[in-house]
Amino acid sequence: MRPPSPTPDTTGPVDVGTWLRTRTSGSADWPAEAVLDAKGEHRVSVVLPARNEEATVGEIAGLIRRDLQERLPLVDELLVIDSRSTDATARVAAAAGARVVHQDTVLPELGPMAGKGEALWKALAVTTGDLVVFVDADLRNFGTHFITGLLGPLLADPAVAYVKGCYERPLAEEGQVRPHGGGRVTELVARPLINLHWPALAGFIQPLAGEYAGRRDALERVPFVTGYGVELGLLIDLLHLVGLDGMAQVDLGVRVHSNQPVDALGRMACQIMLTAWSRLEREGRAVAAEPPGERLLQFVHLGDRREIRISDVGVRERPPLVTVPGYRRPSAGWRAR
Ligand SMILES: O=c1ccn([C@@H]2O[C@H](COP(=O)(O)OP(=O)(O)O[C@H]3O[C@H](CO)[C@@H](O)[C@H](O)[C@H]3O)[C@@H](O)[C@H]2O)c(=O)[nH]1
Ligand SMILES: O=C(O)[C@H](O)COP(=O)(O)O
Repeated sequence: MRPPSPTPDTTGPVDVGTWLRTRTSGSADWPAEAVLDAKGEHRVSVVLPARNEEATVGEIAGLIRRDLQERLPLVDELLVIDSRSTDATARVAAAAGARVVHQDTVLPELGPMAGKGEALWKALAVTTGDLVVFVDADLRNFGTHFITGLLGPLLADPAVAYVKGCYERPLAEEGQVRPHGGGRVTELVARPLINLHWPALAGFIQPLAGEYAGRRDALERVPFVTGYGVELGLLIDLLHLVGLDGMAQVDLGVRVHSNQPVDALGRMACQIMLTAWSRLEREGRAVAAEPPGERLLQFVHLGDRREIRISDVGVRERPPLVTVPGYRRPSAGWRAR
């Protein structure tokens, strides 16, 4: 996709319009063979975080293995990080050719934490690529253009350190699929927060996208929020580390995933708001008279009954991996100079 046309007047404190024009591309701009030609000495790791994704993880891992490992030697390492699955995720992923690592077995001396961000941080610790691609394991329409599209800008321009996917998002509700309307937390929570507090990031069409790629050199230098705040935390912290021009986005077409019920999205929204709050405090832009709460009381409909549910929505954080004594940085021998 090209930037929206006409490009809106985004001048203001930050010229998002220029960034949109110069740092947005589409997966069709990055054909697999051209991406392979540009790969050179780089080493590519693909990570699929998975908690109970037996229905989809096998097909995604199998396609990567067949098209980007056996047919084209683009992906050097394919890891499924098992995030405490209770179904057959690990077995299905291994059968499809992925290496499977359980998140709690990595750096066990630090003690376990829960959530998606924890899974990603542990995956970064056990992979070896200098370029790391993350893709959600619940995608129902995965294609290998997700991987090649995300790698394209990193391989084309050494100034780019982080690439985020964007796409159209259908929404499946009560058996009906609408072509747009997905990304409810994105539109109601994440993008408003970003626009209010980090307007430089307002050009990211899908700031919560689970599909992104980065240079290890950058990813290992930022903290990871353990739960669903991980994507917002990475975007803000990488903005400080590499600047807006060090970030890009690629249109990957359409993305279909399993839409969670709205009560689950409410819990996700709390984690994202707490992540935003933690960054505002760290940046010295907000001071809490008392820390925000970490409990969410919800009214959940069960048939004709309404039940109260209280959830812990607190977020924790892992430090930048480079600061962790047990982290063994992959050898620099294979790295592109
Ligand atoms: O504790 C967990 C929870 C989820 N996942 C995996 O993470 C991916 C995304 O999780 P999901 O629950 O499907 O999140 P979404 O509802 O899709 O949430 C969107 O918004 C989140 C908040 O930013 C992002 O983390 C997601 O990638 C993004 O798709 C899936 O492969 C999950 O199996 C884990 O590995 N561990
Ligand atoms: O990114 C989001 O906003 C959440 O994953 C919710 O997405 P959905 O509305 O498409 O289920």
